[in-house]
Amino acid sequence: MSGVWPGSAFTRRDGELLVGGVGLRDLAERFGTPLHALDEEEVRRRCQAFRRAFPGADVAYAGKAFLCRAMAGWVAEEGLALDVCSAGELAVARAAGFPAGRILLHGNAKTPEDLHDALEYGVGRIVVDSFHEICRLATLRPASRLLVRVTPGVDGHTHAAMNTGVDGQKFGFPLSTGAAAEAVRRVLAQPGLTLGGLHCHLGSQITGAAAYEEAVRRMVALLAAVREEHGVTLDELDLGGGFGVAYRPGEPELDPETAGEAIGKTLRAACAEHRTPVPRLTIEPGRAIVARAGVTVYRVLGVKRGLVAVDGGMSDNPRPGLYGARYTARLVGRRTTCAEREVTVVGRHCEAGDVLARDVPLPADVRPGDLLAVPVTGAYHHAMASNYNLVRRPPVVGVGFGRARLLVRRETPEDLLLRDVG
Ligand SMILES: Cc1ncc(COP(=O)(O)O)c(C=O)c1O
Ligand SMILES: N[C@@H](CCCC[NH3+])C(=O)O
Repeated sequence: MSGVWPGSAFTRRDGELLVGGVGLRDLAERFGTPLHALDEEEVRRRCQAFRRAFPGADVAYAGKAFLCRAMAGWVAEEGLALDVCSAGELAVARAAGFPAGRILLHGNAKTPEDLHDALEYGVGRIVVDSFHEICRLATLRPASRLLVRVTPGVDGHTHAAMNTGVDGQKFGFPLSTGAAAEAVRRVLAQPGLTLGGLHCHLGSQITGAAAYEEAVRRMVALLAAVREEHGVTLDELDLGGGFGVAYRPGEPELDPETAGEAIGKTLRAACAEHRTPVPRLTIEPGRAIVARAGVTVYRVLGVKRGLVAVDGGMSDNPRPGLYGARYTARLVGRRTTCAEREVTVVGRHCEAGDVLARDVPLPADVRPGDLLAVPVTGAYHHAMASNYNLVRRPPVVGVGFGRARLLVRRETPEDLLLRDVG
């Protein structure tokens, strides 16, 4: 199996693709299509890989990639912390009994509800993102440790919509203007606030370690400057998430081992250079934990002019439209000896841009009723799904150890009407 499918994926002689020991055709019959299958063992393996690659670090799963109670439970059992960025994500974490002290709250524009719920639950850390927020927190006097989110001015060389380490975008206090140092000053000046450390997040889908190394050098210089100016040694450096994954065979990705080694080495060298103690690292991988654990199964509804139309689309995967993301797809559930030809897999929505996978080789006899599987759909798919065209969001089915378990059920027409109260 190529590197884009879960490690457990296995094709049977009859063409059936098993994930987590469960056949995707069986899943489609049981739960309908489209559906997201989520391989529990793959999630756990990735959690373990990050913990191994970053020894001594706090690995916080970024729940924005995908969150439901079961996922929160797996992550907690694997010893990870959890990054949430809304009262909604926090509510799911709470419902799963995720330990409050291991939760970090993020957000450039936290609502009063976000802050209220986070303080009520007693989250361990809050990442502050603006001077106004520092003032607001000073009146709330949270027991949580604060991390100041710094914009280090480092280019993650990723899509502009997710390149958050550079100046001129909405997140963080820029290092270059002195705003980051000023934020540290203001937090330290408030007797009701506890500054725990510094945070930065370079962006998402970053495929090289160099940007992280540069960020480490800049962040350590700031830690040293804080020590010099205030006599305060901050003991936590949070480098955020962003570790990129391959969506199609052969694409580059940043594996945890490479990232861990490069970051650890640079951190030790930078701290030695600045004669400052090595802080505890925190990282916040989202995509790299859950992306490859997800496979989406669609049913083919029509074939014409090299286009294969399926029963999902931009409502379950907005990423091609938002970022020009490219995917692969394969026929599952039956065997064919037919030669392949390149087709484009399109969705069912009322837009010409509703394309799921461009120029993918599929057997020439693909026909209505067939099942297609699209890999690497565990992150930012269900999490970003919409009800466009009042299409109902697909279920998430947990697979693993030869069993399937419904984690999030498919929406019903009643669900759609529940909020229609006028
Ligand atoms: C603050 C923060 N941490 C972590 C993440 C997770 O990023 P990724 O899923 O790319 O690892 C994000 C999203 O980009 C983020 O904004
Ligand atoms: N949602 C995005 C990336 C942003 C990550 C969250 N800060 C994606 O699908 O790739």
